[in-house]
Amino acid sequence: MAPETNTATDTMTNDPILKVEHLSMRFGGLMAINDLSFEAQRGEITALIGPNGAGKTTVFNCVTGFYKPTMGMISMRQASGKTFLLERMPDFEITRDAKVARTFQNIRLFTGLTVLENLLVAQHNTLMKASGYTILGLLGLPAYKNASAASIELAKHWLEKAHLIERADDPAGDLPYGAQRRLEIARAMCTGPEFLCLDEPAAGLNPRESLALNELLTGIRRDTGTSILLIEHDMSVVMEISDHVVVLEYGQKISDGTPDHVKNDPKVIAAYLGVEDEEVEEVIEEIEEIEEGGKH
Ligand SMILES: Nc1ncnc2c1ncn2[C@@H]1O[C@H](COP(=O)(O)OP(=O)(O)OP(=O)(O)O)[C@@H](O)[C@H]1O
Repeated sequence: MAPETNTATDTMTNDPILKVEHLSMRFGGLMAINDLSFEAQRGEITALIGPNGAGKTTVFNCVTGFYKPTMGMISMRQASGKTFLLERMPDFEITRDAKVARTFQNIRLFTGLTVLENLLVAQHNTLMKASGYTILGLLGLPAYKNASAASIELAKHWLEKAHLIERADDPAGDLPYGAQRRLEIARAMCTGPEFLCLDEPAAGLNPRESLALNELLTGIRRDTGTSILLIEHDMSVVMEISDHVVVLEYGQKISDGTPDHVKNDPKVIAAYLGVEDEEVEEVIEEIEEIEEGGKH
């Protein structure tokens, strides 16, 4: 049985794994993120939503070290208490030391490698460390053999969780789209992350694939306690699995709370409908009238 990454935590306690404080990101004349603050709690699924161009990917890129913010602080506190100031770290250190794993909007698998090989490549660092970085180590050290066996066990564990074990020896590029998305998440889990960042994991999935994704993510939360931050357009995924939702519009936070809270927040409805706040009630009444009319 492969080791679980973290201990599940009580989601009722105030124990943020990520704190974003007064984050701003400017691209030339454009303020893509403007004085944004929010927290993601340990062991929870936090969703970042908002209309196109609201700044979601930019926040993600700041958290994962792909962009250096113009201003602000992004701190991550591991379960051990060790704290990292992510805005000061290069992306590879954020992955390696802070244990933040991410997936991208566009799937980035090694399509020519098998499904299993994709998960073994993800554990390359652990294996190389065990080899002592020598050819002799690769060939003979017991530490390497043990690490190699453990890597295969961990890969098999996540293939089972992602319902991909039957496809282990197939090229990753042959998998259907939804299965490739789950493979990316399984690969990220093989690195033993404390914080998993998913960029639109449900993009392009059919309803059956979305359901399989929901099951995989809620299983990760339940069984490993890994905290998850996701950007998502698919509201059925966001509302179904998130504990906490942060809504952005034009680089600023307009709502923050439970899925039920943000779903009924007039500011959020206005942002998605593209109307002014004060017009929301009017528009909702119009929609209700149209729906009523449709029933007769
Ligand atoms: N590297 C960049 N250079 C210049 N402008 C950028 C850059 N990255 C993002 N932007 C701009 O910043 C704003 C926020 O973009 P971002 O991609 O973060 O939004 P988003 O909410 O993720 O949008 P979508 O839902 O369409 O993916 C947009 O106006 C975008 O054009």
